Amino acid sequence: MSVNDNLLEVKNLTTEFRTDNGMLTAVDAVDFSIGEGETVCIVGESGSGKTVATESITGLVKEPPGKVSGTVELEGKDLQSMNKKELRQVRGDNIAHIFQNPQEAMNHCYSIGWQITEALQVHQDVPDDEARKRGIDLLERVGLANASARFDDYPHELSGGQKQRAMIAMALVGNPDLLIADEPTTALDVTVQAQILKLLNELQEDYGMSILFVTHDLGVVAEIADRVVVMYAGKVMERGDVFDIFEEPSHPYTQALMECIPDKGRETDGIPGTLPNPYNTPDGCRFAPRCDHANEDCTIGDQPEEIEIERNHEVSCVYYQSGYDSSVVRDSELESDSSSTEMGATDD
Ligand SMILES: Nc1ncnc2c1ncn2[C@@H]1O[C@H](COP(=O)(O)OP(=O)(O)OP(=O)(O)O)[C@@H](O)[C@H]1O
Ligand code: NI
Repeated sequence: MSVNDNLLEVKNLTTEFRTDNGMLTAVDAVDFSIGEGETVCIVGESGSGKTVATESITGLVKEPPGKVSGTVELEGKDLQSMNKKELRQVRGDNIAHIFQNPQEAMNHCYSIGWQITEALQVHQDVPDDEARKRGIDLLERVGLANASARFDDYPHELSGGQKQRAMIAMALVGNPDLLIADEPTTALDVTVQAQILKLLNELQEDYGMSILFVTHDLGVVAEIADRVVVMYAGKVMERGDVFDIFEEPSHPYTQALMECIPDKGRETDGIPGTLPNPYNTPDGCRFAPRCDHANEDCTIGDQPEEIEIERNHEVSCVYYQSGYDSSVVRDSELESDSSSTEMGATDD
């Protein structure tokens, strides 16, 4: 595969923060790529570094206290070497963000219509009446009922789902090549969440854009992803095509996340244990302290190198290195099912 197949190529992305408590590495040598028209999901528990990773891509991390290194190439152009003005241009023309909380991302003092036309007129020299017409078209396109009547509404007059739709409209104004959506549906109820995911899928078909979607919910990943990057404590644990990830989750962390998908017919309290202290991450695999399969080799050295276990499917786990028996973790889904049932029984 040549580099040109990818719209975005992220290599060795590392983001550190200098804080009062010392240095914290939120994103640690992360690699991934996004093809044209493709949806890539970053999934992982809260605090894994998903937001920092996406914000590092477009220069949204404040430096200092942050420090971003590595390379991020958009159609072969290195974003890391761009100055603030050039990056702002990229954020306007090529990459758009939608955030988890539209409340924060929207300006409360202006009507949604004003904000959309403003964004439109930054990109293109269009007269006011034409901008208004296009703004209303966009709001209709994102499924805001009564778009022309709602155009002059202020953000507080809209429901959460309506605001999220208006945010998506604003993001689409510049016809971006890449839409970065950071947990855009987490604050919404399930029905509205499903509608927004469906809308993103449709918009992607119409506009041909790529999407980088952040979520902690593998259920959402199943709805929207072509490819998946599983992050834990700043590191990539596993990545691959969505089909392979769901058919054969190969890192114990991915398997544990699978167990947390609510509609598997069993209630779940999430993965037992907590993320490591980000100021003092463990040696070896970051997940080892919570992993049922961890042996001594899992707790020494660096995070294991990612190993390609099949085409485009990589796993960072000691058990896939030569000399180990990967079947211990590969075939563990059934085992862990029965052991967790047993644990549940003892807990009662
Ligand atoms: N400005 C900052 N200064 C210091 N540490 C930060 C800063 N921003 C994020 N972090 C830390 O970086 C780590 C990763 O945070 P991040 O917000 O990327 O997690 P996340 O995976 O997006 O979680 P969530 O699902 O809760 O949104 C956390 O330990 C967080 O406390
Ligand atoms: Ni986040």
